[in-house]
Amino acid sequence: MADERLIVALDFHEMDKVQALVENLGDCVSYYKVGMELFYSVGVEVITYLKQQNKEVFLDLKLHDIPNTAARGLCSLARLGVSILNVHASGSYTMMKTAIDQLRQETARTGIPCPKLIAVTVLTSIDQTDWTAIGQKTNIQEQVVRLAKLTKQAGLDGVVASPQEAQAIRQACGEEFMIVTPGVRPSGVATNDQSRIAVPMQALKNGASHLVIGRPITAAKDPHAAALAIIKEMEMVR
Ligand SMILES: O=C(O)c1cc(=O)[nH]c(=O)n1[C@@H]1O[C@H](COP(=O)(O)O)[C@@H](O)[C@H]1O
Repeated sequence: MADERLIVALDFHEMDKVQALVENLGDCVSYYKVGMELFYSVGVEVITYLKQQNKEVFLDLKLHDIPNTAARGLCSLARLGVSILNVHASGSYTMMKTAIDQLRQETARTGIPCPKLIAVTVLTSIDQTDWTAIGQKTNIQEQVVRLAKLTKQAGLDGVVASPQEAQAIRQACGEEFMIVTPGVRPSGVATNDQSRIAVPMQALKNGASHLVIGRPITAAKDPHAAALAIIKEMEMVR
């Protein structure tokens, strides 16, 4: 049966690949993430399809713009009836506050359920070398925790961060805060372009509320078996 803490990233650009994977995974996955590649290729059709299959959807478009533009963009996306939307926390406290306030007002006005809004802290692909090269002086974890606190102050539901920072975020932001961690790799599986990673069990022990996992499942020879093995590991931490 599905573990509602697992979100499978559908990073494809063809609808038939999505359908084949969702059919293959069946009841063992209840939550999917639709990102830029899929949404820019297929559009709203994929959201409609996943909802028809009774799946929850995290629409990951990582908005990063001036407050009004980001907020209005999110209000448009909320009409799709997805469960989670996201922005970049580095877009500022003001952007996040404007976004969540307008999203709540607009969904209350129209009667659409308000999606959870979470903020990306520091991308899990970024390592210390990338971090220094863009002029950052703090260490990555300090910056992640700083952005997580700002996200909470702005009134959002949680953050996206690496499993390596989950424990520090949990301590700083409390039990109710969503901590969604990509950068999860079962032992022995290719890391690809991810840098700050952990195995599923460690991510949960560190305090992650949800794990976003793509290629370890979608690129596996047997995606169903790969998902089941991950779920089995996850079930050891409750
Ligand atoms: O917002 C995200 O979902 C995200 C943030 C982040 O910091 N790192 C990250 O990998 N992601 C997404 O999580 C997914 C990870 O996929 P895999 O690396 O294939 O497991 C991709 O769809 C990324 O776009």
